Amino acid sequence: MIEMISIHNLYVNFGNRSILKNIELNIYRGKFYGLIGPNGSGKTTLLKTIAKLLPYQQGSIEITEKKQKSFNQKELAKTLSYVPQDTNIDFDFQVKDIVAMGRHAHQHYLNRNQSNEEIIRKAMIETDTYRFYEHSILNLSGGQRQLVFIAKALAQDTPIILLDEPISALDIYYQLRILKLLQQLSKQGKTVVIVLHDLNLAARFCEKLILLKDGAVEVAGNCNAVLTQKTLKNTYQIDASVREDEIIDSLYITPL
Ligand SMILES: Nc1ncnc2c1ncn2[C@@H]1O[C@H](COP(=O)(O)OP(=O)(O)OP(=O)(O)O)[C@@H](O)[C@H]1O
Repeated sequence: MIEMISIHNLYVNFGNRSILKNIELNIYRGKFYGLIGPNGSGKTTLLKTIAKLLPYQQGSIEITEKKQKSFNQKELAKTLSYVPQDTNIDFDFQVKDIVAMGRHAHQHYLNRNQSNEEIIRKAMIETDTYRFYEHSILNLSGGQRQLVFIAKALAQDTPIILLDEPISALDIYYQLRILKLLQQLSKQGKTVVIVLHDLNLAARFCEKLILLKDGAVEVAGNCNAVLTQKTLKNTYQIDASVREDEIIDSLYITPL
């Protein structure tokens, strides 16, 4: 198994408060990881720290077995893409230009060549955003904007894709479509880490789960090791029934 992200003894502080504490994680190639945990448990902070959008005070992060701190912006943009939780944007960009920004690190002297255009088109078709090609991003709905930012990440064509609640504004059709697409990409060798609040979708699509509580990893591993009555009680403070759903061949959680 190839290690794509390796995190050791990681601490992230805001002021004198530790937001992430002693994180130890190994993330492997071609797997689909769900990052779950209650509000404020540190999911966004962890994803942003991996993506070098936040500094860390202690520990180490290696990406593709190289020190994360040694990556320059362009190298990092060729290695990982990041879909932010907040896709609000104040500038009047056309949708095609937002998606094309995903190709920035791959381009020489900003020439747009044939294969770039083809990759952009493919990412837009896969996310059903090609119909908005020349629309202003300002005129799209929240869910449509999320699809555009997913398209941008796909166009970036990186071995690692990090997504922070990318389906929170999507209807059920697009939630399933995007999760199936990401699952398929992971089967083709991409490493995907997605923050999700919907535990049933996480159980159904992710191969591995990482459950955070108070800035630390409570448990990580296969879905049936992570999603137990006990861990749900410990982290989310809910009583729940956890059972196999034979129709979707997955764990199914019903909060009680
Ligand atoms: N810029 C900041 N300055 C100080 N504290 C912050 C900052 N950003 C986040 N925090 C704190 O860090 C903790 C973790 O926040 P984070 O956004 O990583 O959680 P999360 O698990 O993604 O939450 P949610 O599910 O609500 O999106 C929270 O307690 C939050 O208040």
